[in-house]
Amino acid sequence: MLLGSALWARPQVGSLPHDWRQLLELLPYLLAGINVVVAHQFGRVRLLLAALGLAALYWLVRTYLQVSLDDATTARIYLGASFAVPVTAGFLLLVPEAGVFSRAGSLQAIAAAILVAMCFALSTLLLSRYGNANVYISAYPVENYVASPVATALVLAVCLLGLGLLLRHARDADAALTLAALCAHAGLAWLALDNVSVVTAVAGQLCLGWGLLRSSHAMAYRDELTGLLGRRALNERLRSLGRHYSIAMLDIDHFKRFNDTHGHEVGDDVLRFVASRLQRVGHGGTAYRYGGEEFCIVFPRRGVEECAAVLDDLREQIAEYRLSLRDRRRRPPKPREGTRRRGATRLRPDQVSVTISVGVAARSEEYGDAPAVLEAADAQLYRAKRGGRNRVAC
Ligand SMILES: Nc1nc2c(ncn2[C@@H]2O[C@H](COP(=O)(O)OP(=O)(O)OP(=O)(O)O)[C@@H](O)[C@H]2O)c(=O)[nH]1
Repeated sequence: MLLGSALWARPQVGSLPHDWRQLLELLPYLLAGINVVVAHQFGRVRLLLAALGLAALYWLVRTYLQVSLDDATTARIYLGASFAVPVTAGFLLLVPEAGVFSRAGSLQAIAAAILVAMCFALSTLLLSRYGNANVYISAYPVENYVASPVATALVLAVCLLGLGLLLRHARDADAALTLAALCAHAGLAWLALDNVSVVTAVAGQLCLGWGLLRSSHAMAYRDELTGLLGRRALNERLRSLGRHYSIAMLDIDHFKRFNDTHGHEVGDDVLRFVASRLQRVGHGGTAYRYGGEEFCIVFPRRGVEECAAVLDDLREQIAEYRLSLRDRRRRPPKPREGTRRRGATRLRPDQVSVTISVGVAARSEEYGDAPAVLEAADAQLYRAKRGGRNRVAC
């Protein structure tokens, strides 16, 4: 939407008063400055580098690329920049997030700078070998589109990579990086159009700013391990519930023993697995990680009986699910040893399973506010544990 709005608004920029236009031309630098400060604050080195890179590209376009691409130096800079955008975006999508002043963060910045230098060296090489004619091709079906086929293919590859990462991890920073790369490419590809560089630079910086806001929101409200909303989000939700609702408290049974037997990493996998099931609970329920191996689900406008039935299905699904151990080294060397550790179950040696206990309570005359309902659900959870675990109490 941002890129579309930017391209739609582009023709109107020319009719703005002179002072406004001048202000608009400075806006990408201002937004880049804000993004850099915020990215630094939240330790988001990938978005920080992207904001700096977009600002540098905007400066490059305005300083060197406002003349005909037939000129050899202009063509070299244009081709280098159009390679550098997808190459650095792809690199930033692939590397893990690191602190701004950390060793990994510094290495990422150096690697990104080397990649940019390589893109410009490659453009010089290609131009000296094949000449200017191959820098841009005007025979595209899209009007005024002048990016080279290689740059276009690279940007499409980055879009596919970004989409794949989004589907897999649903990280806002990946979406922001992909969209910012698309904005930067659009600015270069439609270079001949008036004011395209300023509107695409603003759109790109806004995409990065949006990504920063979303990821800082996730930092504050989401649990990193499971991706569920965390305690802070739950507390806010409890303050805004109506008059009719139920709350469930859930806990993985004997999780300490599970961790001790299979290790913390497998324990983390189990937490992620349980969380993914809770997230799909339906019936209007929202799942939260309460802390450790405890979860909470809030069901607005639902009574205890309905929630208990839903949660009993969920409990059964979790108990029946077999998690495969990915790391062969964690598997017991002898099947008999595996059976001893797991107890007499129908599990294969490379499989594990867990159960959960659940307590549910609803708002009532006895439990008049959310903290009281939560406490009542916790008491029911304790009852479920004492009753033998792997059950729902209400
Ligand atoms: N792997 C992993 N373990 C965690 C995490 N948070 C808490 N734990 C572990 O969860 C275990 C909780 O143990 P307990 O509170 O004794 O409960 P339990 O063993 O599940 O026993 P019951 O609740 O009575 O069935 C502890 O061993 C914690 O180390 C986490 O993020 N990852």
